[in-house]
Amino acid sequence: MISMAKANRVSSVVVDRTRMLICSSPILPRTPPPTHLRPSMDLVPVKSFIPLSVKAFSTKSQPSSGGNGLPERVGFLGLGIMGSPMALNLIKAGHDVTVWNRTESKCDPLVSLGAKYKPSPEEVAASCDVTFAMLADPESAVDVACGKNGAASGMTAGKGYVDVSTVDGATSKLISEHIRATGALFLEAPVSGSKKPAEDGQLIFLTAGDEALYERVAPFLDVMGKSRFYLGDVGKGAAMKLVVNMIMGSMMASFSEGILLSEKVGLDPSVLVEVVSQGAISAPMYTLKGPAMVQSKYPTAFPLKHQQKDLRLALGLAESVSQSTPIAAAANELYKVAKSHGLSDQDFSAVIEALKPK
Ligand SMILES: NC(=O)C1=CN([C@@H]2O[C@H](COP(=O)(O)OP(=O)(O)OC[C@H]3O[C@@H](n4cnc5c(N)ncnc54)[C@H](OP(=O)(O)O)[C@@H]3O)[C@@H](O)[C@H]2O)C=CC1
Ligand SMILES: O=CCCC(=O)O
Repeated sequence: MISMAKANRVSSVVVDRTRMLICSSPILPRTPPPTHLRPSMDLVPVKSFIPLSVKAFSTKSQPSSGGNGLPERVGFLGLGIMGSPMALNLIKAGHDVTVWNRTESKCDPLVSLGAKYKPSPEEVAASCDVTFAMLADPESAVDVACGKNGAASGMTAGKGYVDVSTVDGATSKLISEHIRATGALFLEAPVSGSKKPAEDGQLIFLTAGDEALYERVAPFLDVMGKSRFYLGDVGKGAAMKLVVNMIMGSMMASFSEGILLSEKVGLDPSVLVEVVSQGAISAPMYTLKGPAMVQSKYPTAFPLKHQQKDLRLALGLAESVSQSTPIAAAANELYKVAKSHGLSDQDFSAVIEALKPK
């Protein structure tokens, strides 16, 4: 149901597996696993492994049924800044969507537009063919997928789970293990792009995991996004997303320093924003957020707490392969200071406040 104009714009990149094998080195954590992955967590145990044959599932690129000749029923878990517009775009495209959110009231606008509601992730997964999840962080992603009444409890062979949250590879692998143990397929698909691209169906999906599920959910990804990358085994999508957001967090910290320095030496910071936007270091992020930052305004598109989470996870990824990342480490400290100033729920551009004298 994607428009032809949109269909022509959507691009898909499948990274060649052979090349991935040659270029990639395994990511082996050398630090203790984060607390949400330690055994004390109240997870539903992984069921005994059921070997899967991907041939049991459709590998067509534009499938329209869940294997029973009926249209795929789509579940959506997590209706925050990103999840709400993503689910809304699926509804607008005419898909059969069932939603759940921890704070139930956030489901109401979507239900009024035709979505169904179920009171737990388990019931959403049980009633849908494919379930998407857009959760805040690794802890919530694990809890919603693998905890009590979690999605894994409602999964069976033939279904699929697509986690579009930004998490680390270890978390994604844990969720994948729980989902695949039910016989269902798993795809991680974190997104690049913020609130506006989510509203406009212009996200970039960074996917990895079961390729058959990637092919099967492609029509849904194309409703919500403008391009999609298939990167290989579970963990590769998470890694790509963390590297991108590590760069973004450092860029924003550096931009903040520049704005404040320009002001202090008597320049007009608005002119700096304009100069930057015309030159080699121009970026949509600077053009979009710079004018508001100059006015000390930070309307939330990407919450600062999530940017700090991503820097923390990216630093863990770098640590796991002994890659030096001093700029990102310094930026992370700045976001931590901003959080301590109560700016967690502001846009991440509020990191500039951490550099102002208090
Ligand atoms: N905002 C952005 O620009 C982008 C964000 N992302 C990533 O997408 C994910 C979601 O981001 P965003 O929508 O901005 O975040 P929000 O903070 O707006 O939404 C977070 C969602 O997670 C739910 N949640 C949080 N904790 C729990 C929990 N313990 N159990 C169950 N549900 C929980 C929230 O439920 P409730 O409503 O009840 O609080 C809400 O639905 C994050 O991983 C983020 O890093 C990726 C790209 C862009
Ligand atoms: O994870 C958040 C990404 C925000 C963006 O890509 O603009």
